[in-house]
Amino acid sequence: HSLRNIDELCANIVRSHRETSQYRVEELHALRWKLFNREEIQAYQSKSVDEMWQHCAIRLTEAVQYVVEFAKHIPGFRMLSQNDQIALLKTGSMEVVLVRMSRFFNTENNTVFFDGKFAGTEVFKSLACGDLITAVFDFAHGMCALKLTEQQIALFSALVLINADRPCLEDKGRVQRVQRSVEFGLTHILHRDNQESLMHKLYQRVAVLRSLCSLHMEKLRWFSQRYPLTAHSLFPPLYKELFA
Ligand SMILES: CCS(=O)(=O)c1ccc(CC(=O)Nc2nc(-c3ccccc3)c(C(=O)c3ccccc3CC(C)C)s2)cc1
Repeated sequence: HSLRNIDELCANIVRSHRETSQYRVEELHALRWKLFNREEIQAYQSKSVDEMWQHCAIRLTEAVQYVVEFAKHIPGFRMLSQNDQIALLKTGSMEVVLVRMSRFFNTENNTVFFDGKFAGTEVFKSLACGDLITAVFDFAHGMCALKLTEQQIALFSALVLINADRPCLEDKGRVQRVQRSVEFGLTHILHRDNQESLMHKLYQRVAVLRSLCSLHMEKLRWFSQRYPLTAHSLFPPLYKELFA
């Protein structure tokens, strides 16, 4: 890998991250004290479990669509087989959404951006999965503590997505080559920022992401059994395709 290639790779991934990030950091930073008032919180809490799940699934699917766009512009991703691209997105897209959402987490009032304002955990009460919500908030806290730059988040997101250890890959070797080039990119960026120590902290975050996403899948299975009609006919097709 000549240095020029690595610089080009990083520039491509950072540009793709910026162009597919759905909201810009400064845009949401300006909103970070826009909180839901008592009536609005009451309205969310009086939604039924299936109504709130459907509401969130639609929002989450919107965020996932931007991650699909991001993936398509990662050098080498499009050279993978269709099946391998789907396999990587099936397991990685939620992880990238969580990494992205953590950027807008307000650690001062423990709120996350949701539906145009910032929401505390109480807004999600009617989802009836408090442990998942707590885990998402804890993960976001952990990510904020690392104070990653947008460039570091872009490369980290690409690395989360391009993972050769994902199950049922047709051409593991090919995915490994793309993964290695992205790893080079992230190491290069961290070296340039004089923050090599972040690398092992990022790999620890990946482990937390894995458990968080399996908790999400577990809750989704619980929800689909309890509300089969909503899960099968009212959830966005992409959500079902990727998570069900
Ligand atoms: C991701 C790109 S972005 O520009 O950063 C961005 C873009 C858009 C938004 C707005 C947004 O959709 N926020 C959502 N927040 C939560 C949420 C919910 C519970 C706690 C914490 C955050 C959503 C979820 O549906 C969610 C997310 C993670 C795990 C579980 C769930 C709920 C399950 C039942 C589907 S959607 C925020 C940020």
